[in-house]
Amino acid sequence: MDKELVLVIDFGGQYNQLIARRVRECNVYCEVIPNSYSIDEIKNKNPKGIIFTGGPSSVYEENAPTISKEIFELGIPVLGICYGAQLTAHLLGGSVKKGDKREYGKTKIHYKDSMLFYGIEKENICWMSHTDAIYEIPEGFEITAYTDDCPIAAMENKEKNLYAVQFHPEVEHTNDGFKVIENFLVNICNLKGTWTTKSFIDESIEYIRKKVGDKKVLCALSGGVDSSVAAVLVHKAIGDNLTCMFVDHGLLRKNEGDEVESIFKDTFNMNLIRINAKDRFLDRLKGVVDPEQKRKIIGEEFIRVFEEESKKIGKIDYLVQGTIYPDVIESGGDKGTASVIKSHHNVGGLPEDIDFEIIEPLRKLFKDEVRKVGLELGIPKDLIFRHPFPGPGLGIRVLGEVTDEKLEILKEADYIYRQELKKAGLDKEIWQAFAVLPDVKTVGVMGDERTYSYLIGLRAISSSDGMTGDWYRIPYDVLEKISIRIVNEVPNVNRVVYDITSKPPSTIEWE
Ligand SMILES: Nc1ncnc2c1ncn2[C@@H]1O[C@H](COP(=O)(O)OP(=O)(O)OP(=O)(O)O)[C@@H](O)[C@H]1O
Ligand SMILES: O=c1[nH]c(=O)c2[nH+]cn([C@@H]3O[C@H](COP(=O)(O)O)[C@@H](O)[C@H]3O)c2[nH]1
Ligand SMILES: NC(=O)CC[C@H](N)C(=O)O
Ligand SMILES: [Mg+2]
Repeated sequence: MDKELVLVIDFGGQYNQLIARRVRECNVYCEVIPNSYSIDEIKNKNPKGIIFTGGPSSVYEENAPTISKEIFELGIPVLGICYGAQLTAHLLGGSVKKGDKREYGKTKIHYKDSMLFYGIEKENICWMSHTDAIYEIPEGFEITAYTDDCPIAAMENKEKNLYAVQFHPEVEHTNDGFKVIENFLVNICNLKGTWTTKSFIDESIEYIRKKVGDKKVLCALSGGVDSSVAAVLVHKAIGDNLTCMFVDHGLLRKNEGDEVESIFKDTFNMNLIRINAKDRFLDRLKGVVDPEQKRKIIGEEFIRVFEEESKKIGKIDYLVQGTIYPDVIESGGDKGTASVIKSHHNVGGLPEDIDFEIIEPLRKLFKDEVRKVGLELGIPKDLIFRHPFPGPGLGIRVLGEVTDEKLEILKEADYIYRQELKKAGLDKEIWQAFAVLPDVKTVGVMGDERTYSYLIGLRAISSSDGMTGDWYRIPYDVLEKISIRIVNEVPNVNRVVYDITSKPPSTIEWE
């Protein structure tokens, strides 16, 4: 099938994922790939358009990320953004130097006639973030936009379909920025935008049927959004050849094991096996304090449980996981070039020797896209809009060594916290909320007596995809109620703190 694909080539920019999202919002499928891909690898993917991202380097420095000049000769339209624009100029014989003035933030811009700026006000506002600038354009190009401090804010070679913008069309602060991207896709790449939730579902079902045939498949089911959507999708494709396995590793929230089991049995008509494996997980975590090591142990133990338990139900060839795009990106990306933020248990935390071939139908989707697929598949809203819960569970929310005692404390505190958010009607507005138990004790006074007990950290995040996020402003009176209840009701806790850092620079989970 001649699928419409756009490749976003990563030069290390902060907004790369945003570019990908904007393209997908135009119903065009796109993937972010590292700049280390060879021209042949790129050609093999048969993209209909290419976008170069921004990046922190300067093109004239030694070892600055680059790409072969051949990319401009493939006959595929290219849009360079910021660093990507400068790289286009640099590679094709223009010049790039450090600018006299850096431009940062909202900037007035003047657009000239161009297919890229079709239907957009000429006098406009864009968002800039650069120190370097294009000083001379390459042969065959013309200047198509300027600002007070940047005479070459956009350039193009119409004949060769090469376009470059110094500003960032992908961020909301650029008025009509999304329109610039749409113009590139529609007017320049001639794309129709046929990638929809429905087409994704149809293609996935076809792919899974073809791949699996009549072999047996196991689905790692957590009861969370991603694996539930993955399970329903695979079930649609292969029916009862699918068995779902839910592992209770003892690191679940209060009552969660029973809840997942009953929701799943009541809602779906699928085979479900629950495995209680608390002891083996806690045994392996004994004495382990390093977060990455904890993640890897949990990731491996999951697989070992699946291997052992699946033998009891016959020969299983495939394992379905609800891995999504951010899991892959944060674990270092598909080619391992991005930096490893943390090893998600289901990606970077996987052992190397696995008895199954892994199928991950949602591997390229962002969370909000997964939710749309879930709704289209008819999964109840309550499940689709559940807060995400990481596979390693409380194992990475009890900071440092995981013990039974600490797990019990955290479960109670987390339960109270989420209960109060629900009562205040905030749970649906917040993207994800949870408590953590740092490995710290502090001094307090209760009933006139000194205490030396644990503290609880509270986290609440607003986000759309978990890639970035801001801390949610919970009203003080709600926080107060939560704090009083936790300290009064949870033994061995004498202090509650609220996490007021966004992502970045923090991550959502503390480990
Ligand atoms: N307790 C579990 N039992 C079986 N599989 C699990 C368990 N926890 C996680 N997994 C597997 O790991 C994958 C990744 O977990 P993750 O928490 O990111 O997704 P999810 O639980 O499906 O959705 P959500 O992000 O909404 O919690 C899951 O999709 C699932 O395949
Ligand atoms: O299944 C998962 N396995 C993991 O190992 C894992 N680590 C983080 N998360 C979840 O991913 C989102 C982003 O989290 P971070 O900002 O902490 O990386 C948040 O929603 C986190 O809860 C995980 N999910
Ligand atoms: N945001 C960017 O892509 C910056 C590109 C380049 N490093 C500059 O400062 O101009
Ligand atoms: Mg989960």
